[in-house]
Amino acid sequence: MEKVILVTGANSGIGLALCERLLYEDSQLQLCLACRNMQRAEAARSALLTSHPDAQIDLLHLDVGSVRSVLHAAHKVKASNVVKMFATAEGLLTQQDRVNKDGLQEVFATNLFGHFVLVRELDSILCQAGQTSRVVWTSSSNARRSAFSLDDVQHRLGTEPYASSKYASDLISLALNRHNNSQGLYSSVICPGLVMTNLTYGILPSFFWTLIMPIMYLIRIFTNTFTLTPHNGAGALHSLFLKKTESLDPRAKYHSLTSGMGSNYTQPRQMDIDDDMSEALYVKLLEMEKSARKRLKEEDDNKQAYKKYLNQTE
Ligand SMILES: NC(=O)C1=CN([C@@H]2O[C@H](COP(=O)(O)OP(=O)(O)OC[C@H]3O[C@@H](n4cnc5c(N)ncnc54)[C@H](OP(=O)(O)O)[C@@H]3O)[C@@H](O)[C@H]2O)C=CC1
Ligand SMILES: CC(C)CCC[C@@H](C)[C@H]1CC[C@H]2C3=C(CC[C@]12C)[C@@]1(C)CCC(=O)C[C@@H]1CC3
Repeated sequence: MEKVILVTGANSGIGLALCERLLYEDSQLQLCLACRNMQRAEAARSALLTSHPDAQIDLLHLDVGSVRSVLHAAHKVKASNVVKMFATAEGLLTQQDRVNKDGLQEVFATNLFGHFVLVRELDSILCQAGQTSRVVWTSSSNARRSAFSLDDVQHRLGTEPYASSKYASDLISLALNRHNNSQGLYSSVICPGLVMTNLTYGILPSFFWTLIMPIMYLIRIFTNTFTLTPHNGAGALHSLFLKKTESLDPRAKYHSLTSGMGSNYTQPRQMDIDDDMSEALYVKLLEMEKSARKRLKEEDDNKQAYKKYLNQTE
């Protein structure tokens, strides 16, 4: 059976670097770049095909921050592909969170909920007897228990939506393992380190980063988390795809690290998570998923009814 790897946020940064690394390893792999912006997705595909002309690269439109888009994308994947691996490499880092058109906090929806719904929607192809599949969440060193509350999983009330969403992804990975390992689906969490991408350029202007780049390379001699390049940042994602699923530790976060001289390695570190909290979050997300589906169905029914009414009155 062909291996299909679906990568979200694949048109830039760590997601694109993961695709490059995977193709360098095995140019026969079938990749599915799941992106919100199809123009950038097309540019990413062209860049990958330039270095790997024989690669099979499909594009899939996916705005992971929209439940409707997630369900639509999952429907397309189910119709055409057998996804065996799935990596999340998109993310929204902002302190000015807002409510999206699903009525959810945007950071929570983009960094966690959309992927949760996608995994659940694809479970018929991810969980198949006698086969293993995996999901890898791109988390962060910024994932902190103190930023997360079970009473406010979307972080409506706080000021650290990004840290909360990343901690929630650590918890949900543990829960997915508990619920799905017996059906062959394994979930892991990685941290890419500090990488220069559009996300970091969004924190401070790019000329500032250019100015301090020599300092960053100096700091790297003492701090192995300054991975700096997307290639290095994607190291942990890449190394997980090469590892046997059974050898993965569900309680570890796999960190991309870089030595002072720039060589890249991956190290597992235990996460500050517990089973009860991860189960409670899992249950809450299931409820939220149910109400999101119900709301979309009602919207569709109303549209249908309105169309019917228009047809009758014509
Ligand atoms: N860079 C760093 O130092 C660190 C990054 N991370 C994590 O790594 C991951 C990758 O980020 P990075 O590569 O740095 O950032 P980039 O900004 O380079 O990449 C983010 C990608 O996510 C996509 N994206 C954003 N929102 C959505 C959405 N709603 N639906 C679909 N795709 C979307 C972007 O696509 P588009 O072109 O449409 O905007 C883009 O391709 C994130 O989860 C981030 O939190 C974690 C720790 C540190
Ligand atoms: C030499 C100094 C002037 C350098 C200042 C660098 C800071 C702006 C960065 C130091 C640690 C960084 C960091 C992130 C952003 C940039 C720094 C604050 C992240 C928050 C980016 C997104 C993540 O997921 C985690 C990162 C942790 C470290």
